[in-house]
Amino acid sequence: MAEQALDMGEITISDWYGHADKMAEVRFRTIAGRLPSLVRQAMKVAWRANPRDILCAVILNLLGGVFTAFGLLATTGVLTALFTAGPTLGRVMAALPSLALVAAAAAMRATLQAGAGWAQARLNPQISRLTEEQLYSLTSEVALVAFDDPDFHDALERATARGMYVASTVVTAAIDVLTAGIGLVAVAGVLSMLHPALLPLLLLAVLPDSWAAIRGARMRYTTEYALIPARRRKWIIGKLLAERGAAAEVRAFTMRGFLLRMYDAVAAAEQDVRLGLARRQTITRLIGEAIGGLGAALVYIALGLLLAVAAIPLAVAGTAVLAIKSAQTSLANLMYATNRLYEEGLYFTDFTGFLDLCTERHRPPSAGSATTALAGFERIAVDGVTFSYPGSDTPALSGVSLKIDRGEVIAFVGENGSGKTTLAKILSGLYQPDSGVVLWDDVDLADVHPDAVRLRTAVIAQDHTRWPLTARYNITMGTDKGEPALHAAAAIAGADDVIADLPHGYRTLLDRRFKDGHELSGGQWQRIAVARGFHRDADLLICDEPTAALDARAEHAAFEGLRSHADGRTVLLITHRLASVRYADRIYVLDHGKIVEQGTHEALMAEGGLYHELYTLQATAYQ
Ligand SMILES: Nc1ncnc2c1ncn2[C@@H]1O[C@H](COP(=O)(O)OP(=O)(O)OP(=O)(O)O)[C@@H](O)[C@H]1O
Repeated sequence: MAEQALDMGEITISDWYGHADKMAEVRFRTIAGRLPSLVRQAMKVAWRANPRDILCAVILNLLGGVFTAFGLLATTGVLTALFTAGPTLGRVMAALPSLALVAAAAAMRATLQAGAGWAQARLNPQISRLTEEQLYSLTSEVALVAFDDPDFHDALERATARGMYVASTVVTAAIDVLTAGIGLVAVAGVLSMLHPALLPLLLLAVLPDSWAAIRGARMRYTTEYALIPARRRKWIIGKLLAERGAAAEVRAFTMRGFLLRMYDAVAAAEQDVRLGLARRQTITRLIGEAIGGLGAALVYIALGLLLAVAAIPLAVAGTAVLAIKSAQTSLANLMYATNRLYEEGLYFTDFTGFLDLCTERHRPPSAGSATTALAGFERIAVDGVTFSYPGSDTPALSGVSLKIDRGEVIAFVGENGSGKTTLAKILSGLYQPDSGVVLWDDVDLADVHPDAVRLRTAVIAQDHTRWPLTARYNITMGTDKGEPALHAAAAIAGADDVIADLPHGYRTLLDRRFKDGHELSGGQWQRIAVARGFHRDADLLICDEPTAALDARAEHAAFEGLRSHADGRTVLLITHRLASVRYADRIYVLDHGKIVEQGTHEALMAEGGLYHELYTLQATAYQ
């Protein structure tokens, strides 16, 4: 059978290179220009994590640099004493004081560097904790609509895949840049005291290497950046192949071969891109090292010439060789650390960029304000609400207006995709409308913290989460209103029967992936979700298809529960089972994002419109 071409949706190889071209425009000057800001950012993070440790690391490294210079100068003393005329013993004795200074400087430097290393090592876990918590605090706060935005997912992937974890590496690299820079300044000072011509030659020896290193880093980053959509796709397919949720359908629909082929198509393309990267990096490194070797030869030829024309004495030339070695090490360290700082810094800016994206673009409008309590309502009024999902041309809701009075049972009905769930999410403060207002009495919800609305609203969602927690937490959601409230909510929803059959009752963990974990059926999960809605003290209870998975008896009980235990709560019911909405105080019929009919069951039946048509269709099915 001919292999069918794979439709990979939005993923094409040229997409990957599209990003690469953009990123390849980054020049060396850009990198050098960004370093100060990167060092500043790293220091800020470190300071927030622990000011004492970062101060220790910087100061001890600074002092280490001072002792490097001191040691080199003392070395000149040793060499001068050794190279003077006279008996060997006398020369050695004369060199001893300088030698003692060299030893003392080396010991001091080693001690200071060990202290600095300790401070740096202490910083790492503190920074990791700080950044991880900062990220998750924001991802759980951003407007829900962000999760419908592919750009947000890309940025989130970049931030979590690597960005979040490099913060401590960036700080270490920034400290290393400072340390190597200080060491270099110390040695360069000594070197220029010996002869001014040595310094530029030294740069010549090391700069080509660093050019290669920085270019290589940039290549790696651009490639990684470009591969993100593909990696995400691979990750998603990988999850389908390896996770419990899809395991049954993967087998039932014999999808294994298809999914593996799809995985392989992405993985093979990714592999090609990476192999190309490895080749280009090797070539760049080779060129850098070849030019660097030439530079090093020039340095030593120049030193030989200076000696030959007696421009410097032998002792100074000896110190110069040591100083050049030391400077070379420092410069190499500086380049390495700069390179790391730049490369990891790019990932780190992914992280900081994501934090900015969260706070600037996706922060709910009133998120900064304090969560002032929102009193209940006598009437909710929705006026001219329009809403589109990110990247969608057709609005999911357009010009929707309605009212809900306290204590009413309101129903939204309409065909699939007509906008019922979207409207419910706007009413519960999960989405903010693009235009139009939602008023709780006189309070515009746009002016209050979204949490204030959510605290007064309970949602039994159509796609409720099966929390991998105990049965108790699946109902209380971490709140503690006492046993009677828990049992009452479970009883209304019929979840008490489900829980009574569990091996550890309310303490049973509802996740089969863990030892002693237990799985529920779809309908049993739904009863738990209904109980969760009842358990919350809410003025507005939104039930989005609360009974879709319930058996007839449980459905009847749930609606009875809804009616008799509403306790003054306002209930918003979304359901396709029209028999259940007959008793609603008012029914809104949605079609293509608009309210097309409204009224009681009797009024709508008399109207003979869409509701009448849908109801009659269902009713005839039972005749
Ligand atoms: N997360 C989303 N991102 C983009 N578009 C969405 C999203 N969720 C829903 N839509 C679109 O918005 C429109 C309204 O969807 P909504 O879920 O509100 O309909 P619904 O009336 O609740 O449908 P159903 O009866 O199937 O539950 C649909 O056209 C749907 O394709």
